[in-house]
Amino acid sequence: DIPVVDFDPFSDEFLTDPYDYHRRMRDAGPVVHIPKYGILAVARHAEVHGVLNDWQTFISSAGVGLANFRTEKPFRPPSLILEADPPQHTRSRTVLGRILSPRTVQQIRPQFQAVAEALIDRLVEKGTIDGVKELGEAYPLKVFPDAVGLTEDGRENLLAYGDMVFNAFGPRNQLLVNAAKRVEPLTDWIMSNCQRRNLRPGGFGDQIYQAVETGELTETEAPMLVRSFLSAGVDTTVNGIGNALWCLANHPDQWDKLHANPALARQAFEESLRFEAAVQTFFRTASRDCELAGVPIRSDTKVLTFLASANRDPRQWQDPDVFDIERRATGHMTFGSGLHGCVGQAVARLEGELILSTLARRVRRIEPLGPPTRRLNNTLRALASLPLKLHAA
Ligand code: HEM
Ligand SMILES: CC(C)Cc1ccc(C(=O)O)cc1
Repeated sequence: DIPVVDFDPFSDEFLTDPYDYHRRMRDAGPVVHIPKYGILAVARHAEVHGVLNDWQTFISSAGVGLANFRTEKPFRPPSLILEADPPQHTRSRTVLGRILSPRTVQQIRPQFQAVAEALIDRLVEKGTIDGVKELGEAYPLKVFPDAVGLTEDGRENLLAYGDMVFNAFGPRNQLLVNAAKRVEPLTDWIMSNCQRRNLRPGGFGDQIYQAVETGELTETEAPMLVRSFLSAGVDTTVNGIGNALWCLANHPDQWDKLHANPALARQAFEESLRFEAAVQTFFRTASRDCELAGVPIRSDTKVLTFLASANRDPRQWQDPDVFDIERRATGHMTFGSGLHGCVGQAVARLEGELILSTLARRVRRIEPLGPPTRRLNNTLRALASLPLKLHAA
């Protein structure tokens, strides 16, 4: 019957260095049982892809975390897109998909580029920096809330809020308890910044309210979807960029390739998303008794998908544990896949590409100045600090 794995995927030990645990799960079988939480898990690319692309069997409306919304109160009112199935999901997705479209990305590119150049010019001048605080966090915290239409003050609240949102997909362990305590005094700030009167006319947030005028959304749905932007749009790219810097600092030969050809920036960002996935896991819930890879699954079972493990599955990738910016990394699971695949991925890719291409042109070498410190999170792979020396080109 189903192979059992006896470790805790939300323990500090696992979160600090997950890769050998991933390999053990992949080798144990296509579906494994984690008795610690009474869940099933998939760690191979084929099954992760399969679960995420069968949204009728493996649903999102019971929550995409460990908590089953059918049997327990959600941590916060459920998202109308992430924690929804069709038809509710379809309306939300149509509106957000239009706002975050490739055409929109072309419109915001010059502004995102200008911010990247001004920021990196200052950091090259400075020389010694913290790649997380001064680049990985600073850049998304400037460009994305600007695009959404948020006021300048209090934006650092989005980091604490994101940390809580991503911890809340895991169990109520110490990581979630601490994050929830930090966020308690910020919830009013978050919700008031989802109101139309506090959003710049024409920004991404205001565009959600414009969909109320066209009858696609109701008055009450609009602020909830702005909340989705604030939840998903910052802490994800913060770690996408932070992890990319870490990969390139640790692989100077790959940095040299990028410095010699900044046009590789987009591909280098994609490979870092595969190799060091900012979003490591999340759940689905079986909507009925079903089977996956020949394994029987009872209705209401929580299935944990290990995106970061699928990204290093030797059944899918050649030399998966090699960081190679010339690899075509399409097919990685870091943006998910299928119906709920990341609706913000074009914006995320733009941010990553602009940071890496601007660095590639202005910096000859990124030198690690000592070990990074990790920010443990139930869902995110995140650094708390990354001391670097930027050597000007
Ligand atoms: C490196 C950056 C990012 C990563 C790794 C990432 C990852 C993901 C993943 C894995 C999903 C699928 C969740 C699921 O299937 O349950 C997702 C969905 C989503 N992402 Fe992203 N994301 C990133 C950036 C963004 C940005 C910048 C936004 C902008 C608002 C965003 C907004 C969303 C939303 C609203 C969803 C829900 C889509 C749906 O359920 O249909 N994400 N993201
Ligand atoms: C990786 C995903 C789980 C990121 C994410 C978080 C939150 C929302 C929301 O709608 O609140 C949407 C997407």
